[in-house]
Amino acid sequence: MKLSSSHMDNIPSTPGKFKMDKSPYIHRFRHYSSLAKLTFWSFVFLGLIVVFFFKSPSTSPPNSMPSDLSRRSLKTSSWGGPAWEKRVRSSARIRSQNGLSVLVTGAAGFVGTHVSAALKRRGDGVLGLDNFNNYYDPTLKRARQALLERSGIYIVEGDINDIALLQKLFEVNPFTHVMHLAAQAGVRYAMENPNSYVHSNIAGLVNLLEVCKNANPQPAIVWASSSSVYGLNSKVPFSEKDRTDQPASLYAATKKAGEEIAHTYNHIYGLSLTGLRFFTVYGPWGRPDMAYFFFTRDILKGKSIPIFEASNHGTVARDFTYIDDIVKGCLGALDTAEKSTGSGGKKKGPAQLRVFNLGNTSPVPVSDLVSILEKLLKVKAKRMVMKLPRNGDVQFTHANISFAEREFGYKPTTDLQTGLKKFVRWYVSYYGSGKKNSH
Ligand SMILES: O=C(O)[C@H]1O[C@H](OP(=O)(O)OP(=O)(O)OC[C@H]2O[C@@H](n3ccc(=O)[nH]c3=O)[C@H](O)[C@@H]2O)[C@H](O)[C@@H](O)[C@H]1O
Repeated sequence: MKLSSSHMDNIPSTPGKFKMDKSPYIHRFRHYSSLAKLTFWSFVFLGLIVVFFFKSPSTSPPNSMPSDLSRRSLKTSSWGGPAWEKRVRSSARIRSQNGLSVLVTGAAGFVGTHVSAALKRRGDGVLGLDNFNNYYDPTLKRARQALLERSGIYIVEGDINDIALLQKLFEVNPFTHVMHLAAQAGVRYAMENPNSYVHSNIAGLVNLLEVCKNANPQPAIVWASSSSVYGLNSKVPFSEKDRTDQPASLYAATKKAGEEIAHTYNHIYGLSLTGLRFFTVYGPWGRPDMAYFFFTRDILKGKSIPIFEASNHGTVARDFTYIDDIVKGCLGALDTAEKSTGSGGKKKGPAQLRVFNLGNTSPVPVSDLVSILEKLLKVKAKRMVMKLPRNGDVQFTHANISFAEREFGYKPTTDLQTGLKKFVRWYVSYYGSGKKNSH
């Protein structure tokens, strides 16, 4: 609200009819009274904005774009200054020979936390970036942040749509790689809040690539695509060569759009880009919006769980992939990423452009997932079998991983039983096994 009084003075009281001032005194009086009115109404307006935003709940997912976006921008914390820059540099500093300096976006997310910790363990420099939004319980994100902080990883609180912040980060530290994991995840939530997918997965990606293309040196970028891009493809197992032009959800469509956007930035600017199609990743510190996670919570609480089945009692199955296998895939992709070829925003030669499936190659029906959880939790689930709703879910996923295996030796080693055991152990230690967990 920056309306200057001189601006106000130039507006005739009756639009289109400029009135002569009657006297200098009256003029000054009018000036002060309109200034006072303006100040008063500005305060009222600002007050209303403050009341509106601070009264909205902070733990449930945002329902509409305007409040979601404004909440995000209100939350943007301050950054900059010598102490902040020192912290950024120290976190991103490489501590091993031939190590990488990686900017990890979505570092307080599930995959982001595990990848950041693994990179740090082997001596790479890691700087995290996360907007800590409230799509799911932000206290879980804060707990992951605390975990990373203990190993010397700083997570800058900010949004990938904040171009000034991203530019500053590249000014302060010449990242060799970006591991881009920040996204609006979840297949079904896209029907509730479609714009959040466009905001993070399309606008945010373009913003990040704009900054990367101008950075000198340009980093190599590895980013999270999704198994959901296969959509209605029925040829199994899914190979990277299969068609991906029939997405079944807006989430899938935004990830597919990301793959096309990656092609453009590779083609025009010489950015090295690798997309990873993750297949239903699960494990400790996971996402509470995912089925395995809230099934565990609700089984322990004695609440019934909806289990989807396809028409004619058809099985719904997923190629559930354990987080440690995904981390190995991410590191393999980073280690084999070639340098970007552009500089000063201009391409100097052809650059690497890749897409890999990272799955488990062994689909499991959702009903079997529930049986495993029942055994591990020693509680019988209240199953509520229902028809797969028309909300973007596909019936079946199954990864062919031979390309990732050939390029960087990707080989998943954790079956669902073993992985869920580790998840349940973490879950119980984090939330307890009581029936009154609230998250
Ligand atoms: O691979 C991906 O790219 C995506 O994986 C994940 O999506 P999905 O595979 O759909 O996982 P998830 O929701 O856990 O549902 C698992 C199964 O439970 C079934 N399901 C689900 C809910 C329910 O109430 N009942 C049910 O049977 C459901 O029909 C499904 O068969 C990520 O969330 C997504 O962000 C993206 O990364």
